[in-house]
Amino acid sequence: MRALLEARGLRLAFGGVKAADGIDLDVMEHEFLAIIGPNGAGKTTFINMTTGYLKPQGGTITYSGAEITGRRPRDIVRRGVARSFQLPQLFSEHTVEENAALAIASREGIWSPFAPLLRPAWRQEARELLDRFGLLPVAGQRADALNEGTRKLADIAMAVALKPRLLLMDEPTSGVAAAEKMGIVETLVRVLRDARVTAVFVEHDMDVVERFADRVAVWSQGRIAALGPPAQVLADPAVQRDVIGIERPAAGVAHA
Ligand SMILES: Nc1ncnc2c1ncn2[C@@H]1O[C@H](COP(=O)(O)OP(=O)(O)OP(=O)(O)O)[C@@H](O)[C@H]1O
Repeated sequence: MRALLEARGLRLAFGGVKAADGIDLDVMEHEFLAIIGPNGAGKTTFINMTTGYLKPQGGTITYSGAEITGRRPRDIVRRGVARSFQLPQLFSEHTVEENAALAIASREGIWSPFAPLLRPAWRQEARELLDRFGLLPVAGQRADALNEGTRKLADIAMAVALKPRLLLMDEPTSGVAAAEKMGIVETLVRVLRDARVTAVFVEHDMDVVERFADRVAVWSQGRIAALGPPAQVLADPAVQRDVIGIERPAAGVAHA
């Protein structure tokens, strides 16, 4: 089986900081791949390079058999690669439904803020999309009135409105209250699996990784330090020490 996304030898340095120092990664069609690693390891840089927001200084990115290295974000989106950001990118003064209609209109090449509001077909599609995410009850609320978990879900719904085949998500659960987190991820995973979307997501919560990722890639100083099924990778003593130890201190440890 051929990979949907193939990164080969990706390199990018900011001054003396090697944010990508030879990244080789295959993302297989329909898999859910989690990226974990300490702050500053280069996880967001990988997403930025893959979606055209940063140009690698070396290496290639191939998507669905075509090289996309250094192409513009809009061109990459058009090919079927969408992303969500660490901070949601919703239009705060618009309702959730208007945001969804705007995203659908942008997929159709229309950027006017008014056109989507006038086209019943896009409003209808927006409501159907929100329904899949369980967001119909907040369809009429302004985006800036949503709690963080709902805002994150709405933001990802906007990316799904673009009908991607590959979706990259930067920390979809960051800032989400612990009690809400699993419900949000369950909804998200159900929608993406139903739509047969391949997903890459940066995640700091190891419970989420363990439960929802098919494979996990461990980033460390611009390189991939480990790659494999969560049960294997998360049990690796080096990963536990260098990644999980920092992010999830062992519960119940007594301190003098
Ligand atoms: N546009 C930029 N200009 C300068 N330095 C940058 C830029 N983007 C990233 N860096 C640096 O590159 C390194 C990798 O950053 P990146 O954001 O990719 O890490 P990360 O693993 O996503 O971290 P975090 O978990 O904190 O989001 C960091 O040292 C960061 O400061």
